[in-house]
Amino acid sequence: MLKVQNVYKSYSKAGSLFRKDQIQVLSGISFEIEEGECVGLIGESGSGKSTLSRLIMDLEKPDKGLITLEDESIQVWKKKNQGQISVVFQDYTSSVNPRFTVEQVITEPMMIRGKQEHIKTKATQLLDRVNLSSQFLNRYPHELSGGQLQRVCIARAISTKPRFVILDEAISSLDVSIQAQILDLLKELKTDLNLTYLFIAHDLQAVASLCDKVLFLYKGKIEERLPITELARTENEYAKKLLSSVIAFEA
Ligand SMILES: Nc1ncnc2c1ncn2[C@@H]1O[C@H](COP(=O)(O)OP(=O)(O)OP(=O)(O)O)[C@@H](O)[C@H]1O
Repeated sequence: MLKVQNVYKSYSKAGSLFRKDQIQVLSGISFEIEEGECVGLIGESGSGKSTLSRLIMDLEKPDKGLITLEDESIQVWKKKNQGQISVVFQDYTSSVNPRFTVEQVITEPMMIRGKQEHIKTKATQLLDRVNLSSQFLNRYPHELSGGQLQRVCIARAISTKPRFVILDEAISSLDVSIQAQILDLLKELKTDLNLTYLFIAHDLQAVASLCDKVLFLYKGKIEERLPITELARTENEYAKKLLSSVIAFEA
């Protein structure tokens, strides 16, 4: 479904106009995600995970390389398949308008697309999908817990009936017990709505519980790719560190 082919991206260092002062963030990234798959992307802080998600969302352009969905450029695909790609970010607080009610937050993408009929019913159904009652419709973001607000963000992300969803550290800011609940919700939605996920994280356990495959991003390259069942044989140093901390924690 998604093909990322030989993608490069660099940024200028703050305040510099010189080419030599560029930071090379992605250096020839290639991978594919099949329809219905969940692929985990793991990498240390600053390794370029969010940059890659912005390129896939077409919020920024790669310097070189190609990103396609169903063999069409991401721009063309997005035009033809409006609303069918969406993203859930880590920072649920700043990703919603604090002056909007929950109903407004959830229905904003539908309103933008001019789908205004039965909007309250649709909002109630979406809340129900993420296991929140209709009592939340008139509440404001600051009246919700982190887990509740992230559920609202997930409801908004699925409001346009997407087929491909990027989860960009979507559970990273939540308490561990809440993370498990949100992971269960994401699994349920993936099955019920036939979703394809790119799950960006630095929590190997979460990736192992949700994903079919994992990619390790290191110094701008995909250093290793493994089916989740073969995670234990990773050669990636960062992954080994993460694995040993999980094993130490469980022992
Ligand atoms: N707009 C920008 N201008 C300049 N540098 C940028 C820009 N966006 C990202 N960078 C730099 O690119 C590198 C990768 O950033 P990115 O946010 O993609 O990493 P990340 O792997 O998502 O990190 P984290 O896990 O901490 O969110 C960092 O060094 C960052 O400072």
